[in-house]
Amino acid sequence: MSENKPTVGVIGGGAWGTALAQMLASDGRDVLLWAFEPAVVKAINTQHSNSAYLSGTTLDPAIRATGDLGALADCALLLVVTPAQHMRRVLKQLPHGTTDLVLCCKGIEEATGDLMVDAARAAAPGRPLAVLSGPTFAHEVAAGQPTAVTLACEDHVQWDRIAPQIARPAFRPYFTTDITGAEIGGAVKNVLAIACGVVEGLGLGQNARAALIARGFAEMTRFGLACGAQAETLSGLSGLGDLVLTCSSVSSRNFSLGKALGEGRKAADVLADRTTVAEGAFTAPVLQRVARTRGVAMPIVDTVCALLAGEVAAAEAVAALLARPLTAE
Ligand SMILES: NC(=O)C1=CN([C@@H]2O[C@H](COP(=O)(O)OP(=O)(O)OC[C@H]3O[C@@H](n4cnc5c(N)ncnc54)[C@H](O)[C@@H]3O)[C@@H](O)[C@H]2O)C=CC1
Ligand SMILES: O=C(CO)COP(=O)(O)O
Repeated sequence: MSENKPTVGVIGGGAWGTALAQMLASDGRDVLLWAFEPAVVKAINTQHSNSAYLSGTTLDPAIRATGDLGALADCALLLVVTPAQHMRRVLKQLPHGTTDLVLCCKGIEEATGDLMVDAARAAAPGRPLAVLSGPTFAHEVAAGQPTAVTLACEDHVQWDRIAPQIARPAFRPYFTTDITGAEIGGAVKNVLAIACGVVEGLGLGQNARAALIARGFAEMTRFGLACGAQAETLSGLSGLGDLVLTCSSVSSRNFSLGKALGEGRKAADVLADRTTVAEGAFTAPVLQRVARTRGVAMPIVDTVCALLAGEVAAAEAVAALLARPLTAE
């Protein structure tokens, strides 16, 4: 056990929670990771691996796993890394406390339309909340490759508490107080990554993908500003940065879902074959709902919703987008 550095807790043993645990343990500190599946807990504690969600990485022995959320009570900081749709229920089971929660999941809650920060505030009242988001493929972070993120905090006091525990030579957080902006970038880019995957699956080329990224960013910005986000955050790491990453690589589960749709598969079939989460599939319908309520036009998001619901074939969906009336940029 490390003598000087307080133990950090990670809630969620998927690819991202496991990669964050590995990154956190890289400075010799103890990390306690809560995982949903007992088999994942066992594999981490006995084999130092999580082949179910992050294969190919030998985990630092300073990472211990538990299936008991109560065991995290003494951790100095808690990173919340469940899928967005499970977060509220998991946090409700966390013992009461005043330790900071750093929300690392990317999505909007389907049932309520809440951002993660609003769901977390209701589920774990009294805990200070921060958001960590940015262009961060889990396998690269686990391998110690250089990564920069937005760490959105309530204020400088919270940043001074959290940033030193999270920053590492190859993991660099940037400060903002725009928690809403950090959340919206991460949630919306997942839906747009599905659209870019469709373009890839249909073989429509690089011009089309660049157009989708730019027009998608315009949708993200319109929606974000309507929700009170700051433009600087949306054009930063957690917005444009993550949008570019996930719209450019089949390493993205959202992009690869879209690619399969472009190749003619049905969303339900693709998702049924997976144990990993493609958050955009859950966020798309609720994002569409909230955008309509706020009067924000999001034609690419509307198209992704229609595709996910099986209402339209990929080629027709693209044709309909291209046939929209000409307008100012
Ligand atoms: N994988 C990545 O590169 C990154 C993921 N994220 C975000 O992190 C969040 C978690 O994603 P991943 O770690 O990639 O997950 P994953 O796709 O690797 O694994 C699925 C996770 O869902 C959990 N799960 C399944 N059923 C559950 C239930 N009923 N209750 C609680 N947990 C349950 C599993 O235990 C597992 O941790 C998502 O919001 C994702 O957008 C953010 C940045 C990078
Ligand atoms: O959020 C991510 C990278 O920043 C991971 O993207 P996917 O969930 O699409 O794999």
